[in-house]
Amino acid sequence: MDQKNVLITGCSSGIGLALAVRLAKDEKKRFMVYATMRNLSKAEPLIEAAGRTLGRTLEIKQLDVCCEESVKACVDSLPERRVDILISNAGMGLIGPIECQSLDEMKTVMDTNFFGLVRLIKEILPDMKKRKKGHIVVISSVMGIQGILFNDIYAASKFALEGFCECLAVQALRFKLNISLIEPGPVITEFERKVYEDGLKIDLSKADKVTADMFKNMYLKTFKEIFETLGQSAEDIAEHTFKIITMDNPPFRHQTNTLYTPMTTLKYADPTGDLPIETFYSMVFQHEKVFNISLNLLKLLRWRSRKSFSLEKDNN
Ligand SMILES: NC(=O)C1=CN([C@@H]2O[C@H](COP(=O)(O)OP(=O)(O)OC[C@H]3O[C@@H](n4cnc5c(N)ncnc54)[C@H](OP(=O)(O)O)[C@@H]3O)[C@@H](O)[C@H]2O)C=CC1
Ligand SMILES: CC1=C(/C=C/C(C)=C/C=C/C(C)=C/C=O)C(C)(C)CCC1
Repeated sequence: MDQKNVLITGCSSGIGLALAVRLAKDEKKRFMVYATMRNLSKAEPLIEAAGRTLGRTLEIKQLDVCCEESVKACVDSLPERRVDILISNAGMGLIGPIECQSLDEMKTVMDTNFFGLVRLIKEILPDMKKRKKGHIVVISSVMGIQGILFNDIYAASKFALEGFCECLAVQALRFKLNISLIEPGPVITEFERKVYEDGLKIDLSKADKVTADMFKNMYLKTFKEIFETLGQSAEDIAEHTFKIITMDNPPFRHQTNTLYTPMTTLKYADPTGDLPIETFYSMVFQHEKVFNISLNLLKLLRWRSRKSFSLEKDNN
């Protein structure tokens, strides 16, 4: 059986790193993984996690999704420029009131999260079309479906990805190519730490008192709780993605977190769009206590299921 060339972006940490290792360690050695990152001096954690797969089923390469030349040079360096599976994972978050963000900051998010994918696809799609073979997998987010307070620009960048892929998917079908959007909810990675720490440092003096208070005392406080209660691990997302790329007929969209689905289902349940907005509003501002009780209950349930899982493991 032919090995598939997989190109993954953003492998210095988090989901990209976990996925590169998961695929490189595939028992059946079905994948040759090209794990890329913009800054090769950050390769140590990947080298360590890759272990004996390094130089066998995993190679590390430089690729900055914000630089067209870097994308081209990386693809040119692959045997026959062949990418069977592209996993567009590199991305960054941004939270806070838009009054406190510069346009430059916002453009960097769009350039990384959205134009990063566009640069990759422009380089790889023509070859995939010629071969009539290939799978493009995009790490999107639940925020590609449903916006969340104070994530305005980040959600816009993920919505952009989703619109772009929805258009391409029809054309792709004509060439027998697959496109899949992976939509995780909160995942405990560097992303969470960076976004939270940057959030704490925001100069809120440009926002009015109500907005500043909402961000600092409601959003930032709940943010940590949300990750503790709903957060998945990078390895969980890698496993979901592994399943999608090994399917005969992979779906166009895949949400990884069943605890989060009630929030995204609201979007599809009401064509006027009012239902999710009103639900978010009442959760945050009218039923704060019920919301906090629900979060604590979820935390307890997660703690209990983890405890019984580790007891099971101890007994085996
Ligand atoms: N964590 C979460 O809650 C969720 C994350 N996601 C998405 O998952 C993806 C991975 O994020 P996650 O693993 O969580 O976070 P991490 O911060 O751990 O990983 C992000 C990766 O993207 C890389 N990156 C950023 N900019 C560029 C660039 N210009 N070129 C190449 N690589 C770049 C980072 O490299 P460097 O180390 O150099 O900065 C890093 O390797 C993102 O697209 C994110 O939007 C989706 C849903 C939830
Ligand atoms: C659910 C929920 C909230 C926050 C959700 C968060 C913080 C989700 C983060 C998702 C991420 C990080 C996705 C990455 O792509 C609020 C607004 C606090 C209150 C209302 C309910």
